[in-house]
Amino acid sequence: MLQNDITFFARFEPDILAGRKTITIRDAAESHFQPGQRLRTGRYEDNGYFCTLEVISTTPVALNELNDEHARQENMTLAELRQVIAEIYPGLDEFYVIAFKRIS
Ligand SMILES: CC(=O)Nc1ccn([C@@H]2O[C@H](CO)[C@@H](O)[C@H]2O)c(=O)n1
Repeated sequence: MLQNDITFFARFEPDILAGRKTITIRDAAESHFQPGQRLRTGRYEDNGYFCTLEVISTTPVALNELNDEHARQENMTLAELRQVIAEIYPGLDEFYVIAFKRIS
């Protein structure tokens, strides 16, 4: 079976499919994605494939640099985004913004 290149929590699948979520913010372990790369994209919970994304850019960002534009691209408020990141990555300060578009 073909492996996925990136996974998202299943609750974000509708926003990604609808184009409402156009970035993800990850730690160094997932900072290797390059512009133009096509990512088979699945759900974290069951690894089920749900779309293919093309990477636009991968950009380092510190926690205190997150702003309303990042939140808008996540379809969240900035307070919600900070909360989500604190839950997924407790104590971490250095992140990478992976911007993407859905191609299939
Ligand atoms: C295993 C693992 O780390 N999975 C992740 C990590 C992050 N994210 C989302 O990226 C944005 C910023 O972190 C938020 O929308 C997060 O929910 C995700 O869906 N799945």
